[in-house]
Amino acid sequence: MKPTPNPGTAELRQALEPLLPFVRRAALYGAVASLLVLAPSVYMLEVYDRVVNSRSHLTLAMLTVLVLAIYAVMELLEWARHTLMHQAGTRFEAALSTRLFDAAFVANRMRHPAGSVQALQDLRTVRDFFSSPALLALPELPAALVFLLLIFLMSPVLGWVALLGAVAQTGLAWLTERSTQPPLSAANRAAIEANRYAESSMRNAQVIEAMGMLRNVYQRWIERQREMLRFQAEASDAAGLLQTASKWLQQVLSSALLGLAAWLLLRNELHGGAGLMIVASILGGRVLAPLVQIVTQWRSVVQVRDAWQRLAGLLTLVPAAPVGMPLPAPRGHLTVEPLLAVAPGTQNTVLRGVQFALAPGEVLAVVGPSAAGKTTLARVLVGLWSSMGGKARLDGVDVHTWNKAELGAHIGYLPQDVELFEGTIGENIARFTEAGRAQVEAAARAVGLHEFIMALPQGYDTPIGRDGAVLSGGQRQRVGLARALFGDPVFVVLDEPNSSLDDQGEAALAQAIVQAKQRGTTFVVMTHRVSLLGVADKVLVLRDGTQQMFGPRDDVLQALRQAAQPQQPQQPAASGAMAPRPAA
Ligand SMILES: Nc1ncnc2c1ncn2[C@@H]1O[C@H](COP(=O)(O)OP(=O)(O)OP(=O)(O)O)[C@@H](O)[C@H]1O
Repeated sequence: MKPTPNPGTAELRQALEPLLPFVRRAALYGAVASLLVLAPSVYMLEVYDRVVNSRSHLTLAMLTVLVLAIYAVMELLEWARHTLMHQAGTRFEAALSTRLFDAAFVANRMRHPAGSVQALQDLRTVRDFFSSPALLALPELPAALVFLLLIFLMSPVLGWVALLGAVAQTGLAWLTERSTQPPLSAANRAAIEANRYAESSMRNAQVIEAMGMLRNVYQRWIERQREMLRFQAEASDAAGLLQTASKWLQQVLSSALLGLAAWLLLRNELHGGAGLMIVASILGGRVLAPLVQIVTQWRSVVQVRDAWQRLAGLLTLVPAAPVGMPLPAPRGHLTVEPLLAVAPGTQNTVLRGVQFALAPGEVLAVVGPSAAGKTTLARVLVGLWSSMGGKARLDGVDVHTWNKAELGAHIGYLPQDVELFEGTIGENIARFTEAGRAQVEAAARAVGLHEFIMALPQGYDTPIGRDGAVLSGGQRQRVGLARALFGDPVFVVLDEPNSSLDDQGEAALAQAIVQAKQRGTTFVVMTHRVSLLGVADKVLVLRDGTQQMFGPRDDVLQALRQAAQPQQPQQPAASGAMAPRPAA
């Protein structure tokens, strides 16, 4: 019984199905083109036979025109099958690129190694394989069998020798697979690892430069690189030897068939004359040609197989989200059922039993010492992390499973580490939508950023480079805030939104929250600092991933003060958490 393919493999195969007509046509053209390679041999025989015997110029001219026409057809078929396979590859890429792009993002969020640009690279590897010489050689195999049959018809002795050569060549292909696949796969893995390390080091270039860590980082990278080179050398030594043997065998077979045919001719056992000797030799070479091609290109076969497996693994890890009915826009009613949040890819329970509800327009401040689970809660609330138990629901719908393309416009999120993207300030605030300038300005004004932007020579069209490189930390945070508030979302989660803000920035933020709250926006604000408590309706206290208190702001602050007082002599300034002072 055939084993059931994993869901990822099944999905990849499904994407191949519509391409089968292309592949079938290309295979047909390939098979016909490879049969037509007989044309020069037939031409040669005919010239020897008819032209030389008849001394007819007309026959020579006719045969020459015919063979030239066949050459033209052969080239056309070659071109057509190459184009068809190229189109198939491009369609395969187009069919999967969005799905894989999304899956790579999700895997990255899960901190899974498959969550990298490697997925897109792997997709390109599979795409290019469609029109690679290794795959294009496959349709030539049936023609090789026809050639073998023709050799048998000329003489069984020649046929057996050619068959022996084909078996030996297949053995070489098998040996190539056995001896080069393990080191080539290991080299691919090492290359991916080395690239990933180099990429992450480049992202931290400033730290590396400032603390003179470049030599050490280079050393680590070169170790991975050397490992890759070692495996590559191992594979290439084995492959080189086998490729040489393969080509040698092809030549030997051609000459052996010629010599053998001559010997048979001398014994009057080859009917058809001297011309057939040469034809047998040419056909012998053609029998082995596709196999030689496959052996020579084995490296690309291993590469595509590895890429295919990685893609299947990624698609299995991140199943396609079911396309549900579009949901009505949320109004901002948040309910959090007792959460049990586990860090992706680990058994580490980060949140236990956190449970609360907020009505539209309410502002919740989440406070607690470092590592209490505030950022984790923020991630669960915006649907980035799933929860093993309990759900965060917006208007009753699980945020994690809600289609983000649909929900995203109604949600604002400012992560702790603000990441901006390559583009202009305006584009970053507008979340790269085609929004009008008025909407972008409104968001910038809300966080007090408009004047600063207008003072820049290119205003909203100022390119901010990768990661917002031309902005200060506080400015970056404000752009991130404007992006979170852009489009008047109904639910906004801000993780330490004031960590880089000065007093003026904090005041602008507090005002922005009050204004949005009046429009009915629900806020959850993770904070270490007391300044934002003034705009909070409710406070949630987290510690070690559990909910210590939740309720109206003044009640919680009062309770915190009372809880802190008797312990003050033994435990001053508890673990870096905010001081439980009432806010303005
Ligand atoms: N991706 C992750 N994998 C494993 N554990 C994680 C991950 N992210 C966070 N944690 C763990 O979860 C716990 C809570 O972390 P979290 O970032 O939510 O705390 P926090 O309250 O936001 O802290 P801080 O105020 O310092 O930002 C920590 O013990 C941390 O080690």
